[in-house]
Amino acid sequence: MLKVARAMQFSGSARAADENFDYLFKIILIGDSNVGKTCVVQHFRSGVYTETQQNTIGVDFTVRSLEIDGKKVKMQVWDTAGQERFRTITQSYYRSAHAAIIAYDLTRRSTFESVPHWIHEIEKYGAANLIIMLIGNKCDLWENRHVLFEDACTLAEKYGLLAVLETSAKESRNIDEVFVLMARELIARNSLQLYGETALNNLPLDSSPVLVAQGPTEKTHCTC
Ligand SMILES: Nc1nc2c(ncn2[C@@H]2O[C@H](COP(=O)(O)OP(=O)(O)OP(=O)(O)O)[C@@H](O)[C@H]2O)c(=O)[nH]1
Ligand SMILES: [Mg+2]
Repeated sequence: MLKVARAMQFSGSARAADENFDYLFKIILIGDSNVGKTCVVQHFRSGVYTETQQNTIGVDFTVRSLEIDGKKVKMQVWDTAGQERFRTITQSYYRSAHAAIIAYDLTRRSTFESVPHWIHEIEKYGAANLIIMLIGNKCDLWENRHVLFEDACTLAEKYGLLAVLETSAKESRNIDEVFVLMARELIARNSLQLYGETALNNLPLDSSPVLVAQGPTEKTHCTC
């Protein structure tokens, strides 16, 4: 049953809490400071938006279970600090992630222009062929938009990203969709991988699953 757990690292307490699932995926959330990463994760976990946030220090950890096609999928989300001074800490978390979500603030062009830098970080510090999704947060502020959705799609195509979604933690737009889409893609790739448990059983405990299948690269459009 525990298809991915064998290939992931746990702290002792996380292991105890995560006994009951079919899949466990670790997602790293990165992007410039103040784009809303923590608000997105908090909304995903609790459905609540909290206006005032402290800047994240280092990395925060959240877990939520999803039910997808009758399977229990645990999503471990690592919410990283966007501030430059924490970069060496956050870089150490890329290695064991199964997928990455890069967030930008669609009202601040500079945060979108940083996206290639974040992709480069993933290429440098993450596992090969990590699934990457792009989210343009704060789409409730559409009147102050400085990044066109079309520009984000062009960038996503250029770098072979899974999808682009525009989100709003404040107005509950597309938050669950981001994680469900990512979970479905990870399940699809794992189902195609290495013909089942045998190969997974042979992986060392601290390595990430090897995802050998190329998945679809459909784009999901914002409903904003
Ligand atoms: N209008 C609007 N504001 C948002 C949204 N999401 C986050 N914010 C605001 O953006 C600011 C930054 O949010 P955080 O979630 O702390 O940003 P972060 O990306 O985690 O920042 P770091 O932890 O420094 O990397 C806060 O004032 C939030 O209230 C959103 O969807 N819409
Ligand atoms: Mg944060």
